[in-house]
This record gives sequence, structure tokens and C-alpha cells, in this order.
Amino acid sequence: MSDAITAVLDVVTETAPDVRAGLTGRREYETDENPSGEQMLAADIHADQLIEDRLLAIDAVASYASEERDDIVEADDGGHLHVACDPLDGSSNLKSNNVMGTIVAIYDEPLPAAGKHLKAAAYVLYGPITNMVVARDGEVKEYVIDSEARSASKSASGEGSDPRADAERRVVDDDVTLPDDPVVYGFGGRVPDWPDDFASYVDDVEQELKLRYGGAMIGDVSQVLEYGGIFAYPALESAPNGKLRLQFEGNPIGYIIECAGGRSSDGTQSLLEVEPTELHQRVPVHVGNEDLVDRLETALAE
Ligand SMILES: O=P(O)(O)OC[C@H]1O[C@](O)(COP(=O)(O)O)[C@@H](O)[C@@H]1O
Ligand SMILES: [Mg+2]
Ligand SMILES: [Mg+2]
Repeated sequence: MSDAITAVLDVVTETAPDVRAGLTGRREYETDENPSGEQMLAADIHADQLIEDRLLAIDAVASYASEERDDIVEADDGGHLHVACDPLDGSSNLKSNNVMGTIVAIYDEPLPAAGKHLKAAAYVLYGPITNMVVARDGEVKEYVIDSEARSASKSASGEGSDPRADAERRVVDDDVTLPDDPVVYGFGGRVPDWPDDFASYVDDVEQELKLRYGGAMIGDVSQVLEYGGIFAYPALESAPNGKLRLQFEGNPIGYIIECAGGRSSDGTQSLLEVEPTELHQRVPVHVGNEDLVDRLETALAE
């Protein structure tokens, strides 16, 4: 099992530089919508295709599902891992050249699965540098994806030049934990669309924390992991289940934050406890320091 998970994480690492390189020139919207009714960029489709092809080539991967396709793709030859992917999280940031990420959730149950069936979750963040955060076995590690260092050392040693073999991840923090004293908050959705109970919670936390909201969940969650705080894409008046999707976004981010010592919630319970009903189901997402999420649940219950 653990070698199989490493194989999936290695493929994600090796594919990240190709996803990143594919962004240039793929900033236009396609005419098709994804299953959530959102317009896809050419970059979303390109990243999805690259990741699907490479993950399904791993013997242990039984199925692949993504935010960008209606149905689960089953591998021809079995396997025991089921991978759910958001190939480009925050892709509307591509037009304005801001951060985006790739999220993978590795389950040992067929999809849709509850978050408690996650064996690992990871994201790649395409920021000024490309890094990768991996949660497994209750721990979170941060890596830098370093394609150039490896390429240079390989060419010096005369090794071949398969571009996929050129990326490696290097640990930069082997125990990512949320800082005790939280600093930042970031909440999605239009402010007038926030329910009153959520809005009054925001009034409270904005007295204590600094706003950091960038329009890509993965970038905003990375701020919370680094500085402590809370990220939410809450239930809205117009969308009681919020915007983010349980299999591809809520579960893996909830898992990463919980492994880093924080809490996740759909408003009343851990995201990892939410009953899956369909592949593309949405869920309100609140993740961050324990005390901030506890207070949020109390505010929503009043
Ligand atoms: O534009 P809004 O409503 O603030 O939404 C931003 C949210 O939507 C998302 O972009 C949804 O993810 P996708 O880009 O993968 O569809 C999140 O990353 C982000 O938190
Ligand atoms: Mg997303
Ligand atoms: Mg996406």
C-alpha cells in the first residue's frame, strides 16, 4: 500500500513541471462546461489529461476521477487505489497570472468515498516556486519540486533526458503544523451572499486576524498552513452547499489540515465525516486552527 501511494505521489511530482509548462498559451476558455457548470480553460483540460494518463498507468490505481469530467475512469487492469483530482484549482487565476494548484486525494474505497477512507492527500502549488504538500500517516511534509537541479546533475553525469524523470521533490519541512497563534483569514463568496450567522462570525475574527484571499483555495490554504488562521468557502444564501466539491477539494484539504493539527468542518462536523452522495457534490468548507473552527461551529449553531 505504502509503495503504491508513493508511486502516485511520484507521478504527481513528475507531472507538475509539465502542468506548469502547459499553462502558457492555454489561458482561453473552452466552450464546454465541467460537471459543476463552470467554464473550463484549455489549461484545465490539458492538466486533467496529463494527470489521468499518467496515474492510470500505475498498476495500483484502479480509478481516476476529476472535477473536469462527468464520470469515473476505471483502469483496465484492476488496482486498489482510487484517485480524485482537481487538476487546476483556482484556474480562473490564470488570466490574471496568480497562483493555482493541483490537488490529489488518494482513497482506498471506490468513489465517491468519505474522507475517512483517504490514505493520503497532496497538493502542488504553482507559485513563484513550485512546492508540494503531502499528508499521509497523520503527518504533513512540504517539498520543493526541483526540476532544474536534477536536470543539471543528470546532464553532468551523462544520464538520459526523459523530461518526466527530471522532477524530484526535496523536503523543506518534514513536520508541517499549524502555528499556535493564528494570523490570517480568507473567506470565499460574495459578502452580501453570506448567511447572517456566518457574517457575524466574520465580524468577530476580522478584529483578530489579517485578510488574505487570493481566489485559489490552495493558495489560501497554504497561507493558513504557514501563518495559522482559517480559510472558508461557506454555505451561501444562493448556494447552501457552497462552491467547493467534497471529493476533489473538501476532503483532501480537510485531511491535510487535520494531519497538520488543525480542524475541518462542513459547519457541524469534520469534512472527513461527510456522507458522500455523488461524485461532484458540493460542501461548505471551513479549515484552520482548532479554536477558530470550533468558534465557527458554535456561531453557526446559534
Ligand atoms: O471566485 P470565487 O467565488 O472567490 O471562488 C474561488 C474559489 O473557487 C475555486 O477557484 C474553485 O476551484 P476551481 O478553480 O478548481 O474550480 C477555489 O480554488 C477558490 O477558493
Ligand atoms: Mg478547485
Ligand atoms: Mg479546478
